[in-house]
Amino acid sequence: MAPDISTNGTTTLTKRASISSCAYVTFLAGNGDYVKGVVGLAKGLRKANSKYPLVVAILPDVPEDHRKILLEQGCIVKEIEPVYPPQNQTQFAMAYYVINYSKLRIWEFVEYSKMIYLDGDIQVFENIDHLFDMQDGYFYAVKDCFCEKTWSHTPQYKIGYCQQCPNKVQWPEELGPKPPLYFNAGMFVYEPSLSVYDDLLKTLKITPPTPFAEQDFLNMYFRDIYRPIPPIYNLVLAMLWRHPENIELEKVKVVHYCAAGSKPWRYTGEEENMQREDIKMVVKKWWDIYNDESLDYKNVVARGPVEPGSEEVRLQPFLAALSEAGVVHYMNAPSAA
Ligand SMILES: O=c1ccn([C@@H]2O[C@H](COP(=O)(O)OP(=O)(O)O)[C@@H](O)[C@H]2O)c(=O)[nH]1
Ligand SMILES: OC[C@H]1O[C@H](O[C@@H]2[C@@H](O)[C@H](O)[C@@H](O)[C@H](O)[C@@H]2O)[C@H](O)[C@@H](O)[C@H]1O
Ligand SMILES: [Mn+2]
Repeated sequence: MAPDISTNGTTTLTKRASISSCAYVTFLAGNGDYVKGVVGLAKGLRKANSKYPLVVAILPDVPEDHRKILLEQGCIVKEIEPVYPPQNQTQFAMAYYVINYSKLRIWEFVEYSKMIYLDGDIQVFENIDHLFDMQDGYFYAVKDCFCEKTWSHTPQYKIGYCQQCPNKVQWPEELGPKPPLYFNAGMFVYEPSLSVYDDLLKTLKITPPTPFAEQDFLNMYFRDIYRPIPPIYNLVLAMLWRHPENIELEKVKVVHYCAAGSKPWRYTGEEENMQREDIKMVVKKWWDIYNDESLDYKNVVARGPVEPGSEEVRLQPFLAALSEAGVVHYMNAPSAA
């Protein structure tokens, strides 16, 4: 019998037909300001009434005070060991990308049957819990764009080809087969698995690093089961000026602040494109959530009884703690009566 953990005693959580537990997961490294991104993400998921907890995979170099902040925001903090690519002279697109291979540790979180990975520089403005219901056995993510100069090392950038507009510049046959669909690894839906985890690390050992580090590696590894999902689930900001015809900003649910100068907690407005009205709007939206104290976990829990339907939101941290303690995640099932 599921433990009755509601505070008012009226909600008895019943095990869902299939035992499966879901969670969002992000990654935090270092003692710098990305912790603000993760706090913003935790509060954004709460504001979007997500039913699932946020797990934060942290490297050992995340300081104690940052860990405390994450716990106080209702996150499940899990320390992981770094993962390094094989020694190589590769020039990463950004030098710090070398730490992003540590994201691969999240395949080891098999206490969860399905997870949605979100970069710390992502914000969820509308509920995306329904993505957990997509068919198992695939790797879901949003197609990236090859037009930013961070891609200048690639043949597609050099000829002006982009998968976002494949008919604008046709892929020339003399360059061989068209590149397979390529996703942005800032957001993806996946199923943790120890066998996949072991194979990922084994494969990494024999794979020379490339400029987009673990993103390139994940695209190579999952290319046969990758299924694209619409850009509303991971708006790579450069799409606003590279492919505006593919974006309806008012329908976007998830924003990925990956364009140079767009990290809200570092925003100065000085870099190229950062004075655009849409950029200023999404940066303000991020700050509105970050600064909203009513979204702090301590205030959500303290608020007491909430209207039916968002009960899960208030119970979530308790469910998360149960899940963390190995008790499977229970859902409010419709009453038999
Ligand atoms: O100093 C850092 C750099 C990166 N990250 C994490 O690694 C992810 C990927 O890096 P980033 O988002 O900066 O890459 P981009 O999407 O901008 O290329 C970040 O979102 C964070 O979750 C971090 O925790 N600390
Ligand atoms: O470590 C490699 C990184 O690769 C990706 O970065 C983005 C970013 O660099 C943009 O500036 C580019 O324009 C975009 O295409 C590129 O995908 C992921 O967002 C990030 O999570 C991480 O995997
Ligand atoms: Mn990112």
